[in-house]
Amino acid sequence: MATILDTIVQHKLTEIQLKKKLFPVSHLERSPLFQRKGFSLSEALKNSKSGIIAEHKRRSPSKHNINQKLYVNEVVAGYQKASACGSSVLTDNSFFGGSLEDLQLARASVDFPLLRKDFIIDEYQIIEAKASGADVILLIAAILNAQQVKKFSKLANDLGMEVLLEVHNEEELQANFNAEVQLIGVNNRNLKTFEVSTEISKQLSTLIPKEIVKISESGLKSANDIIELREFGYRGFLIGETFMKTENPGKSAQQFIEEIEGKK
Ligand SMILES: O=C(O)c1ccccc1NCC(=O)[C@H](O)[C@H](O)COP(=O)(O)O
Repeated sequence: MATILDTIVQHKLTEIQLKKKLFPVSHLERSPLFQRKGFSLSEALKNSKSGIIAEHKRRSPSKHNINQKLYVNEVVAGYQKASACGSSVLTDNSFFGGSLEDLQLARASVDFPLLRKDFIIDEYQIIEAKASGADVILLIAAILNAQQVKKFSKLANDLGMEVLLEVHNEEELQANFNAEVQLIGVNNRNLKTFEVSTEISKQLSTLIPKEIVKISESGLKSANDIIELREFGYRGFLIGETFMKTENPGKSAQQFIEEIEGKK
Protein backbone atom coordinates (compact mmCIF):
# COMPACT_ATOMS: atom_id res chain seq x y z
CA MET A 1 0.00 0.00 0.00
CA ALA A 2 1.27 3.49 -0.86
CA THR A 3 2.40 5.56 2.15
CA ILE A 4 1.78 9.29 2.55
CA LEU A 5 5.41 9.89 1.49
CA ASP A 6 4.84 7.92 -1.74
CA THR A 7 1.74 10.01 -2.43
CA ILE A 8 3.51 13.30 -1.70
CA VAL A 9 6.51 12.38 -3.89
CA GLN A 10 4.23 11.34 -6.74
CA HIS A 11 2.49 14.69 -6.50
CA LYS A 12 5.81 16.58 -6.38
CA LEU A 13 7.01 14.96 -9.61
CA THR A 14 4.05 16.44 -11.51
CA GLU A 15 4.30 19.79 -9.70
CA ILE A 16 8.01 20.17 -10.50
CA GLN A 17 7.54 19.41 -14.21
CA LEU A 18 4.91 22.13 -14.42
CA LYS A 19 6.94 24.67 -12.44
CA LYS A 20 10.03 24.10 -14.59
CA LYS A 21 7.96 25.18 -17.61
CA LEU A 22 6.39 28.17 -15.86
CA PHE A 23 9.49 29.43 -14.05
CA PRO A 24 12.70 28.15 -15.66
CA VAL A 25 15.96 28.20 -13.67
CA SER A 26 17.10 31.32 -15.56
CA HIS A 27 14.02 33.11 -14.15
CA LEU A 28 14.72 31.93 -10.57
CA GLU A 29 18.35 33.02 -10.79
CA ARG A 30 17.23 36.59 -11.50
CA SER A 31 15.51 36.83 -8.09
CA PRO A 32 17.21 39.51 -5.93
CA LEU A 33 17.19 36.94 -3.10
CA PHE A 34 19.43 34.66 -5.16
CA GLN A 35 22.46 36.82 -4.39
CA ARG A 36 21.88 37.33 -0.65
CA LYS A 37 24.29 35.86 1.88
CA GLY A 38 22.46 33.36 4.04
CA PHE A 39 22.25 33.03 7.83
CA SER A 40 23.79 29.94 9.41
CA LEU A 41 21.34 27.84 11.42
CA SER A 42 24.09 25.57 12.72
CA GLU A 43 25.96 28.57 14.16
CA ALA A 44 22.75 30.03 15.61
CA LEU A 45 22.07 26.72 17.36
CA LYS A 46 25.62 26.42 18.70
CA ASN A 47 25.26 29.88 20.25
CA SER A 48 21.74 29.41 21.56
CA LYS A 49 20.46 28.61 25.01
CA SER A 50 17.11 27.20 23.88
CA GLY A 51 17.83 25.68 20.44
CA ILE A 52 14.24 26.19 19.34
CA ILE A 53 13.44 26.20 15.61
CA ALA A 54 9.81 27.28 15.44
CA GLU A 55 7.69 26.18 12.50
CA HIS A 56 4.93 27.82 10.49
CA LYS A 57 2.51 25.02 9.63
CA ARG A 58 -1.17 25.50 8.71
CA ARG A 59 -2.18 21.88 8.35
CA SER A 60 -0.62 18.46 7.97
CA PRO A 61 -1.54 14.96 6.84
CA SER A 62 -1.51 13.72 10.44
CA LYS A 63 -3.37 16.60 12.11
CA HIS A 64 -5.32 18.13 9.20
CA ASN A 65 -6.27 21.66 10.23
CA ILE A 66 -3.85 23.24 12.76
CA ASN A 67 -4.23 26.99 12.23
CA GLN A 68 -5.33 28.59 8.96
CA LYS A 69 -6.10 32.04 10.34
CA LEU A 70 -2.71 33.66 10.86
CA TYR A 71 -0.37 35.60 8.58
CA VAL A 72 3.00 33.94 8.07
CA ASN A 73 4.93 37.22 8.41
CA GLU A 74 3.36 37.87 11.82
CA VAL A 75 3.97 34.30 12.99
CA VAL A 76 7.68 34.26 12.12
CA ALA A 77 8.22 37.80 13.42
CA GLY A 78 6.70 36.55 16.70
CA TYR A 79 9.12 33.63 16.69
CA GLN A 80 12.10 35.91 16.19
CA LYS A 81 10.88 38.21 18.98
CA ALA A 82 10.60 35.12 21.19
CA SER A 83 14.35 34.47 20.57
CA ALA A 84 13.89 31.30 18.56
CA CYS A 85 17.06 30.36 16.64
CA GLY A 86 15.26 30.24 13.35
CA SER A 87 12.03 29.30 11.70
CA SER A 88 10.88 26.47 9.48
CA VAL A 89 8.35 27.40 6.81
CA LEU A 90 6.31 24.69 5.12
CA THR A 91 6.20 25.45 1.40
CA ASP A 92 4.20 22.43 0.25
CA ASN A 93 0.72 23.51 -0.72
CA SER A 94 -1.26 20.35 -1.41
CA PHE A 95 -0.62 18.59 1.90
CA PHE A 96 0.39 21.40 4.29
CA GLY A 97 -1.28 24.53 2.88
CA GLY A 98 2.04 26.37 2.55
CA SER A 99 3.70 28.05 -0.43
CA LEU A 100 6.91 29.60 -1.68
CA GLU A 101 5.17 32.93 -1.23
CA ASP A 102 4.98 32.13 2.51
CA LEU A 103 8.76 31.72 2.51
CA GLN A 104 9.25 35.01 0.64
CA LEU A 105 6.92 36.84 3.05
CA ALA A 106 8.75 35.30 6.00
CA ARG A 107 12.09 36.38 4.51
CA ALA A 108 10.87 39.94 4.23
CA SER A 109 9.84 40.00 7.90
CA VAL A 110 12.77 38.49 9.79
CA ASP A 111 16.54 38.43 9.83
CA PHE A 112 17.25 35.02 11.27
CA PRO A 113 17.68 31.58 9.61
CA LEU A 114 14.78 30.20 7.58
CA LEU A 115 14.41 26.54 6.65
CA ARG A 116 12.50 25.62 3.52
CA LYS A 117 10.40 22.68 4.72
CA ASP A 118 9.33 20.66 1.72
CA PHE A 119 9.87 17.33 -0.01
CA ILE A 120 12.94 17.94 -2.14
CA ILE A 121 13.49 15.41 -4.90
CA ASP A 122 14.95 17.61 -7.66
CA GLU A 123 17.77 20.17 -7.90
CA TYR A 124 15.22 22.64 -9.27
CA GLN A 125 13.61 22.91 -5.81
CA ILE A 126 16.99 23.83 -4.27
CA ILE A 127 17.40 26.70 -6.71
CA GLU A 128 13.80 27.71 -5.94
CA ALA A 129 14.60 27.67 -2.21
CA LYS A 130 17.57 30.02 -2.71
CA ALA A 131 15.53 32.33 -4.94
CA SER A 132 12.82 32.53 -2.26
CA GLY A 133 15.09 33.45 0.65
CA ALA A 134 15.85 30.11 2.36
CA ASP A 135 19.02 29.68 4.43
CA VAL A 136 18.61 25.94 4.94
CA ILE A 137 16.96 23.15 2.99
CA LEU A 138 15.54 19.91 4.31
CA LEU A 139 16.57 16.62 2.69
CA ILE A 140 14.53 13.61 3.79
CA ALA A 141 16.59 10.40 3.68
CA ALA A 142 13.45 8.26 3.33
CA ILE A 143 12.75 9.67 -0.15
CA LEU A 144 16.32 10.02 -1.50
CA ASN A 145 19.26 7.72 -2.19
CA ALA A 146 22.75 8.48 -0.87
CA GLN A 147 23.92 9.79 -4.26
CA GLN A 148 21.05 12.28 -4.39
CA VAL A 149 21.74 13.42 -0.81
CA LYS A 150 25.38 14.10 -1.77
CA LYS A 151 24.56 15.88 -5.01
CA PHE A 152 21.75 17.98 -3.50
CA SER A 153 23.84 18.91 -0.45
CA LYS A 154 26.69 20.07 -2.65
CA LEU A 155 24.39 22.25 -4.71
CA ALA A 156 22.79 23.76 -1.59
CA ASN A 157 26.20 24.46 -0.02
CA ASP A 158 27.50 25.94 -3.29
CA LEU A 159 24.51 28.29 -3.25
CA GLY A 160 25.35 29.33 0.33
CA MET A 161 22.65 27.31 2.10
CA GLU A 162 23.01 24.72 4.83
CA VAL A 163 21.46 21.26 4.76
CA LEU A 164 19.33 19.56 7.38
CA LEU A 165 19.28 15.85 6.63
CA GLU A 166 16.27 14.13 8.21
CA VAL A 167 16.43 10.48 9.25
CA HIS A 168 14.09 8.21 11.11
CA ASN A 169 16.10 4.99 11.53
CA GLU A 170 19.60 3.57 11.64
CA GLU A 171 19.59 2.41 8.00
CA GLU A 172 18.88 5.95 6.75
CA LEU A 173 21.69 7.26 8.93
CA GLN A 174 24.21 4.57 7.86
CA ALA A 175 23.37 5.08 4.18
CA ASN A 176 24.35 8.75 4.47
CA PHE A 177 27.44 8.64 6.67
CA ASN A 178 29.49 10.38 3.98
CA ALA A 179 27.02 13.15 3.32
CA GLU A 180 28.42 16.63 3.77
CA VAL A 181 25.57 18.16 5.74
CA GLN A 182 25.68 20.69 8.57
CA LEU A 183 22.69 19.38 10.52
CA ILE A 184 21.07 16.00 11.09
CA GLY A 185 17.49 15.85 12.28
CA VAL A 186 15.89 12.80 13.78
CA ASN A 187 12.17 12.86 13.06
CA ASN A 188 10.26 11.52 16.04
CA ARG A 189 7.26 11.07 13.74
CA ASN A 190 7.20 7.89 11.72
CA LEU A 191 6.06 9.29 8.38
CA LYS A 192 4.53 5.96 7.40
CA THR A 193 2.36 5.40 10.49
CA PHE A 194 2.36 8.95 12.02
CA GLU A 195 3.29 7.40 15.37
CA VAL A 196 5.37 9.87 17.44
CA SER A 197 8.02 8.93 20.02
CA THR A 198 11.16 10.71 21.21
CA GLU A 199 12.69 7.27 21.85
CA ILE A 200 13.99 7.26 18.27
CA SER A 201 15.92 10.51 18.91
CA LYS A 202 17.46 8.90 22.00
CA GLN A 203 18.35 5.67 20.18
CA LEU A 204 20.04 7.36 17.21
CA SER A 205 21.84 10.06 19.20
CA THR A 206 25.12 8.21 19.68
CA LEU A 207 25.31 7.21 16.00
CA ILE A 208 25.34 10.77 14.67
CA PRO A 209 28.88 12.10 14.05
CA LYS A 210 29.90 14.55 16.81
CA GLU A 211 30.78 17.42 14.47
CA ILE A 212 27.25 17.55 13.08
CA VAL A 213 24.60 19.58 14.91
CA LYS A 214 21.84 17.24 16.10
CA ILE A 215 18.20 18.25 15.93
CA SER A 216 15.19 16.43 17.31
CA GLU A 217 12.05 17.02 15.25
CA SER A 218 8.29 16.62 15.80
CA GLY A 219 5.98 15.84 18.67
CA LEU A 220 7.84 18.06 21.16
CA LYS A 221 5.36 19.51 23.61
CA SER A 222 7.04 20.51 26.86
CA ALA A 223 10.19 22.07 28.26
CA ASN A 224 10.90 18.70 29.88
CA ASP A 225 11.09 17.07 26.42
CA ILE A 226 13.84 19.54 25.54
CA ILE A 227 15.76 19.20 28.81
CA GLU A 228 15.72 15.43 28.44
CA LEU A 229 16.83 15.39 24.78
CA ARG A 230 19.62 17.83 25.53
CA GLU A 231 21.14 15.10 27.72
CA PHE A 232 21.41 13.01 24.53
CA GLY A 233 23.41 15.72 22.77
CA TYR A 234 20.63 17.47 20.87
CA ARG A 235 21.26 21.18 20.21
CA GLY A 236 18.20 21.95 18.11
CA PHE A 237 14.48 21.23 18.52
CA LEU A 238 12.00 21.65 15.68
CA ILE A 239 8.53 22.48 16.94
CA GLY A 240 5.44 23.16 14.85
CA GLU A 241 2.06 22.12 16.18
CA THR A 242 2.67 22.98 19.85
CA PHE A 243 3.04 26.65 18.85
CA MET A 244 0.80 26.80 15.79
CA LYS A 245 -2.28 25.37 17.49
CA THR A 246 -2.42 28.43 19.77
CA GLU A 247 -3.87 31.82 18.89
CA ASN A 248 -0.48 33.49 19.26
CA PRO A 249 2.36 31.13 18.24
CA GLY A 250 5.03 33.77 18.95
CA LYS A 251 3.81 34.26 22.50
CA SER A 252 3.54 30.54 23.02
CA ALA A 253 7.14 30.10 21.74
CA GLN A 254 8.29 32.86 24.07
CA GLN A 255 6.74 31.20 27.14
CA PHE A 256 8.20 27.85 26.07
CA ILE A 257 11.70 29.31 25.60
CA GLU A 258 11.54 31.18 28.92
CA GLU A 259 10.59 27.94 30.64
CA ILE A 260 13.51 26.03 29.09
CA GLU A 261 15.98 28.75 29.92
CA GLY A 262 14.67 28.90 33.47
CA LYS A 263 15.17 25.17 33.82
CA LYS A 264 18.79 25.11 32.61
O1 LIG B 1 3.28 16.47 10.29
C1 LIG B 1 2.87 15.58 9.52
O2 LIG B 1 1.74 15.06 9.60
C2 LIG B 1 3.74 15.07 8.41
C3 LIG B 1 3.26 14.10 7.55
C4 LIG B 1 4.05 13.64 6.50
C5 LIG B 1 5.29 14.17 6.28
C6 LIG B 1 5.78 15.17 7.13
C7 LIG B 1 5.01 15.62 8.18
N1 LIG B 1 5.46 16.63 9.02
C8 LIG B 1 6.61 17.40 8.78
C9 LIG B 1 7.40 17.58 10.00
O3 LIG B 1 8.43 16.98 10.07
C10 LIG B 1 6.88 18.46 11.10
O4 LIG B 1 6.12 19.49 10.55
C11 LIG B 1 7.93 19.09 12.02
O5 LIG B 1 8.90 18.21 12.43
C12 LIG B 1 7.22 19.68 13.25
O6 LIG B 1 6.46 18.68 13.89
P1 LIG B 1 5.38 19.03 15.01
O7 LIG B 1 6.06 19.81 16.09
O8 LIG B 1 4.91 17.72 15.51
O9 LIG B 1 4.30 19.82 14.35
